[in-house]
Amino acid sequence: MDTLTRDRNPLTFQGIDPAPKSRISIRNLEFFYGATRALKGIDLELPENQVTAFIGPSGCGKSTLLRVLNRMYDLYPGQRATGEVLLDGENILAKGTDLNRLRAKVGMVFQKPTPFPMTIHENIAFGLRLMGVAKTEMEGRIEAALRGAALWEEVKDKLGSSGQSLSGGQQQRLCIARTIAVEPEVILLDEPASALDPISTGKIEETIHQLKARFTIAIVTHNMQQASRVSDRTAFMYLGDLIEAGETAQIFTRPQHERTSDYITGRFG
Ligand SMILES: Nc1ncnc2c1ncn2[C@@H]1O[C@H](COP(=O)(O)OP(=O)(O)OP(=O)(O)O)[C@@H](O)[C@H]1O
Repeated sequence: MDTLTRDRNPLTFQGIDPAPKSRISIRNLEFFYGATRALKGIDLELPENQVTAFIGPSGCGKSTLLRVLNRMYDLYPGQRATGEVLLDGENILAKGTDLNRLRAKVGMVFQKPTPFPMTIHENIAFGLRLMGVAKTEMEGRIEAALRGAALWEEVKDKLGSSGQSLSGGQQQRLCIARTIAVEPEVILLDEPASALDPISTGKIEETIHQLKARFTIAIVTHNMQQASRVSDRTAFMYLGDLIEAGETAQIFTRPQHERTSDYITGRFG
């Protein structure tokens, strides 16, 4: 925001920070696996430089919602989405969306670490080369990505080793490094720590905390403590409906709906 616009904003003038800008706006989103409707009229804003957690019982549609945000579902016949998902004002569900460009803007990290069967160095250089990053910039970009994922100190002396020789937690941070190396706008994390021990989980959570200064993040998690630790906003889903979304502290301490309260207090799910 330029100074002029900022100064004219009445909230800023009163010393109150205006609501953060939405990076992604989801409007009346429906999703179908064949004839089965898995998402029902979802409306949700993902503010930029914030972490939004998707929570809810198994099968409620968390991963489906995440997979819509970079159109991962397009790889599977019979799956389709209707409604609007606006990224920088552009509806990514529209026919003719350049999927390579979309997935460069919206990176994804999966539950199971998936390093390429290549060296640590190559795992990151691969995407940078595809993007046309100049050779002279390559080493700096690789180091920055590994530092961003809090992995540099552990691997700087063995960049030529296989990515698959790392521990599970290190492999997951390598996947995060690979994702941030290409400078997306949004990062999608699908239960990124569910297969990891508590120390590795702590490192991933710390990494997420650092990354939100540069990226907008959406995370699916089954772990309520994790959602409350890492996220700014939480969206609670149930049977394909978005029941409520709001500031994480509010959702966890003063949920509006009984079902949300029952879920976060462990009465079901
Ligand atoms: N490939 C598929 N084909 C048909 N139905 C599917 C498919 N994948 C998911 N579903 C259905 O869509 C609904 C939402 O599934 P989804 O995986 O998004 O839920 P989730 O909240 O992420 O669950 P979990 O926490 O168990 O991972 C479920 O009813 C599920 O059975």
